[in-house]
Amino acid sequence: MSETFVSFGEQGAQLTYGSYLRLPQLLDSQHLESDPPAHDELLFITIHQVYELWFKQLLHEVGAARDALLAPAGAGRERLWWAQHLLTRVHVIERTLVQQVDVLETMTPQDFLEFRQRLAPASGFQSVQYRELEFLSGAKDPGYLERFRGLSDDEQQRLRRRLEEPTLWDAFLAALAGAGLAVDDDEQVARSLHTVAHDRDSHAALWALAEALLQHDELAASWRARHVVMVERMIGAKSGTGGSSGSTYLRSRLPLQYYPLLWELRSQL
Ligand code: HEM
Ligand SMILES: N[C@@H](CC(=O)c1ccccc1NC=O)C(=O)O
Repeated sequence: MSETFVSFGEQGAQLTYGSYLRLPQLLDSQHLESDPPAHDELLFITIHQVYELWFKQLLHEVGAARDALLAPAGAGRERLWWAQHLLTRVHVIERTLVQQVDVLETMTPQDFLEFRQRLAPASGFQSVQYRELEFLSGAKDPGYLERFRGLSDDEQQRLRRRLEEPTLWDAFLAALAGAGLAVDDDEQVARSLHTVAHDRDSHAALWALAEALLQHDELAASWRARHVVMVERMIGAKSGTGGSSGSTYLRSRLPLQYYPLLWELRSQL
């Protein structure tokens, strides 16, 4: 190779690809429980770690969209645009999360059973970031704090803070109020949504945001539906390592709606 590599600025001497991305730590974080090692356990760990990285990114984006909508009026239009822009990114990531189930489904139930018994009582039920995302989106449920076992103090604190802070829905209501629309109770919100839906020229940004919230809700529902079908494919009607009834519990979560008023609006149009 005749190409020469020149350093770009001062950092060039210090930073490398591997040190910037903390690859030594990242690539040394896959520790199998099975012994002798089950071939598919590396895939199982990798998939979950990738999910948690994306959950982190989603919390970053949804939190920023919420903050933009809560920002004081005056920054106005640009703030709505930024929130909308971030939610569009959230949707793309969420579609990726649904599609990633395909990769894990290349594992057969027999191969999963080679290491499954080693996992109990661990379970996706204990994913703090997943629950943070539900709470931040609008589906706060303090019951989960009690049902979680083995959370660290830091994890408990994170969830408690999420229960206290405004949700993406609260921020959307603030944006409606900022446009002079009434949001004091559900009935007023429903009427305000109706107004927005029937005058999209005057409320273009708010209508686009309402649709972006609905899309976020729908994609979360897609993930739950995809997950439970994968679970039935892997373990049938067995109970879960986390102590739940398994697919029966997961099916009970399918009707969850982050934004029921946006769904009800459809019946009123
Ligand atoms: C072989 C693949 C998988 C199986 C068999 C499986 C099974 C289950 C079961 C049975 C539950 C209910 C709780 C319990 O354990 O009792 C559960 C919950 C959960 N799983 Fe999985 N899972 C799989 C893969 C994944 C993946 C890749 C993720 C991604 C992070 C994930 C995230 C979750 C979450 C967030 C919950 C809690 C859902 C809720 O409470 O609404 N699971 N899983
Ligand atoms: N709950 C699953 C095991 C499982 O999938 C799991 C185990 C540990 C950490 C994350 C998991 N993923 C989703 O629940 C089961 O009952 O087979």
